[in-house]
Amino acid sequence: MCCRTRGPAVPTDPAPGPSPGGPALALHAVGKRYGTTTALDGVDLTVAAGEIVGLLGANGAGKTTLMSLVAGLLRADSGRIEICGRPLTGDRSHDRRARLDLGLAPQELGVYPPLTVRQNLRFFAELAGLRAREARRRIEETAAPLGLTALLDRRVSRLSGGEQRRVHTALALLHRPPLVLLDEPTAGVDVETRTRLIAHVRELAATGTAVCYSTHYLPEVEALDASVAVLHQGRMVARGTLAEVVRGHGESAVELTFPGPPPPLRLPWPVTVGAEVLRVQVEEPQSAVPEVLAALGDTAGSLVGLRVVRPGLESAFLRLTRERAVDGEGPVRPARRAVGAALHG
Ligand SMILES: Nc1ncnc2c1ncn2[C@@H]1O[C@H](COP(=O)(O)OP(=O)(O)OP(=O)(O)O)[C@@H](O)[C@H]1O
Repeated sequence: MCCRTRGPAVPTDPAPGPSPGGPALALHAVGKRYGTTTALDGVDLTVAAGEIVGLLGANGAGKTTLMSLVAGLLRADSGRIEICGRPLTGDRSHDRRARLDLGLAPQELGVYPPLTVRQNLRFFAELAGLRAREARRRIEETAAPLGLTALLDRRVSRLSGGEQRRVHTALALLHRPPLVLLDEPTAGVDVETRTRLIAHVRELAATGTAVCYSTHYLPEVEALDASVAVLHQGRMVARGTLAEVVRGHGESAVELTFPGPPPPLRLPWPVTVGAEVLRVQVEEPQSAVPEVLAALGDTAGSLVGLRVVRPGLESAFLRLTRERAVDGEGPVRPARRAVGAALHG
């Protein structure tokens, strides 16, 4: 089911209208440049009703740009964006209906500090076209799961940073849009707020809301039971369920940390060398540890850390982003300085 008709009463634009069963959000070959910087390059992404997509990417990967394009804050240079089957055209009045189907909580807080929490929520309810009685009900309903009920009559300027972020998120959810975009909603919040927010996002998805959730905290993807979309340098480099992405891109390794440049090592496995970290890519890392330590010889004394890395989202994410960072435009190849028994250093 896509796009329940539960948004505010607005003039309807029936053509082409929401497509039953279609995705809540669809991006087709979307491109965006800022001057000479390519922020997004041929990005495809669909988010189904009831699905949470964890949008991952390093700083500058293009996550905020993607959300800004969907929210109509920026215009794509190429490609097509559809919200509940309605394509964005760039025409304000045409796109108004599509935008009412989404709620955006951007990275930057968008709350009015001199107003109370209730006044902030009421103001946004009016913008969304909710009538007074409906707005009162929605304010109570939205405040409760985010732990804002006791704070409704407090000025936002007197709230903590985490509380303000909860208010900011509530503004995006107030009109119960079928598509919600949350850009790093847990940045800088405490554990309780994070847990509460994640639980609420899961509840929203369980009732059919499509959620695009960008984060740098990879464990949140699991906590959300989200599928995964990885952006790297403006390109979508992986998309699938968590299990699919880990299966396709996760790797196991033995990771050694030194106080400075790692010493040369002779090993039968591929080795990646960083400033202080040496990574041995091996399928059975646990059983490879003795051989790795033996290969260190006298230099073992300088070792400050050893970690067995199992295939998981973190290793998949690092592999996806690291490989392309080194290899640039070409096909995916591991960023290895030493392969097989080659000596490095
Ligand atoms: N207004 C702008 N003018 C010029 N370049 C920009 C602008 N906004 C973003 N960029 C560039 O576009 C690219 C994508 O930026 P974007 O903010 O979308 O990344 P992000 O994945 O959201 O990063 P972060 O995790 O740091 O929030 C980056 O190279 C960034 O420097």
